[in-house]
Amino acid sequence: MSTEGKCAVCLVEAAQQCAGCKAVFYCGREHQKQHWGRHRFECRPIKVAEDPVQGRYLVATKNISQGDLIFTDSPLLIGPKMVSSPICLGCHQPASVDCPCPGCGWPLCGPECANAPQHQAECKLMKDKGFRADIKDGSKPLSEYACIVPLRYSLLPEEKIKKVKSLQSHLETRRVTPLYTVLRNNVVGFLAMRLQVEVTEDDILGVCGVMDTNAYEIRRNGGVKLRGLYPLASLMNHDCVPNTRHVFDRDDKMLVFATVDISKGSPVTSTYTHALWSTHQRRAHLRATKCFECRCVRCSDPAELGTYLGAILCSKCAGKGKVLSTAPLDDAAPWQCNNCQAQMTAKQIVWGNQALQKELEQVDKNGPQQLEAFLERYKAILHPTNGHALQAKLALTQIYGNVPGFLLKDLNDDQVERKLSLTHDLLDAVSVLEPGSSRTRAQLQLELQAAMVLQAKLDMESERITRERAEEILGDAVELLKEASEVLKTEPDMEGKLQEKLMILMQQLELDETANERNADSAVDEELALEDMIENLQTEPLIVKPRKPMRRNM
Ligand SMILES: C[S@@+](CC[C@H](N)C(=O)[O-])C[C@H]1O[C@@H](n2cnc3c(N)ncnc32)[C@H](O)[C@@H]1O
Repeated sequence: MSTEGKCAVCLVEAAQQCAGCKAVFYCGREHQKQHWGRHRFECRPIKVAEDPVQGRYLVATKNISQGDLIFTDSPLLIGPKMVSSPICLGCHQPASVDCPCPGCGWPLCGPECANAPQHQAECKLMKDKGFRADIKDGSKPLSEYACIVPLRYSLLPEEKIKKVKSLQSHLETRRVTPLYTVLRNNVVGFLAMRLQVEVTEDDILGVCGVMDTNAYEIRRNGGVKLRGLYPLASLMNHDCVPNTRHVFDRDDKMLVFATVDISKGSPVTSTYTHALWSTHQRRAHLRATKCFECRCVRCSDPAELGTYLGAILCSKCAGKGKVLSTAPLDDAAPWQCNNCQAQMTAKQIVWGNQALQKELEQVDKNGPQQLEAFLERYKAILHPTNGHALQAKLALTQIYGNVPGFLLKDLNDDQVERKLSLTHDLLDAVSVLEPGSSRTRAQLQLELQAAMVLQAKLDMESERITRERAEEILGDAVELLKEASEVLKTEPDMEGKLQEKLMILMQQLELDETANERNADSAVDEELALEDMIENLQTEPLIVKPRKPMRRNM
């Protein structure tokens, strides 16, 4: 972060910074005092700090409470992923190859997007150079899109180019990889030779490196995935137990919220990897994609904070012990049973993990059968909270109650019980690994409340529980729904539906109570009120689509 700028009041060169956010400069105390009336509303509770190993990172300048909006950030650069299905360069919605831009030939969503402001400069440049994209097959992802973000970078004003260049790229490490050889041949060749853009090879590979190191994936309705570069959010370092979550609004502005209380002086972190991957998988992924060795508290602990996410059951002592790494930060260290001390080599573990991950990726996730078979097949090997088992369980919680043939109304007693136990297993681990108001936890709470309500309904119908007990369970379900709504209400795809549902439920709960007080004999009214609540708690279209919790893309 720069140590000099212009005074926010009189615009002369100034070196005195706001101590709170370090983002605003003053020529002296007088102007700082004068500006505070306005600045206090925008002064962020974070500043940029620096560490010899981790580089720059964001740190809290005051205590931040769970749920607080920490900062918002607008994209410096945004565009399609390197390999993308046809996407409209005007509005970033899905595009059709049958609707090429009249100027440059790239697919649009409709003719009006040919004039979209975002597309003007790039379209004119390609047209002026006589280039016309010729995309005929939109049925599969296209690598042609890899040139769009570097092209947009080359068209940025100087001040923004400087900002992009100030971000980390790991270019020297990336330069020798096969991907960057392809980029050198294709993207550099296209921009420098074909479009004659005045940028060097290092500029182009540099921006690719900056995107690969810092860009966030933005998922839009309709399956579109974009990459966005956010200058402040880029400075959030990684932790395998992050303390923030983020959402994007409809204008692609990023909003970063605290998922737990963050005390003054603590780093403000996000995750660049998958919470349900074990330490070896996460560290290998971070090394390959982000060029660093993670040494966070979770990675350093063989038991992964008591979740045993990497644990396998010992075959030498009939599953009595858990086999764990003897030194998780050393990939070559042996693994050892915590009961009989039998050892396995790191190679055996890595090979097993890779085979299991591959198998899990190939399992059909449209129904529960293959996932259940996977869990059954490996139940003597995988600890119940092993990451592979949890990934299969997560997929199952999304299937039971949500997919045709397994909608809530179709589930039998055993399937409801299964959904409940799977969700509890997941919530136990996720509450440690993505604690507080994380999106994954809120999604699981939503699944849990649906299963609780359904079970209460089935139990009441078959007289296994009393009405009073059913009411208690519904009350607990409403609490879960309230907690999940607080988190998910900020998700653009929820469009306030959860809040609406919650309001109706709260009204019903109150009505139900008043009805009880008014006329304890009126069993029919009471029955109806309870039925209505069950109905409302079970509305299916509210279910949030599962999102792969990958923070940054490649
Ligand atoms: C998005 S940038 C974060 C800002 C970066 N530290 C900087 O100075 O620009 C990601 C890079 O920061 C570094 N980094 C992030 N989290 C780290 C961590 N937990 N340990 C070590 N390095 C980390 C790595 O070099 C990584 O590729």
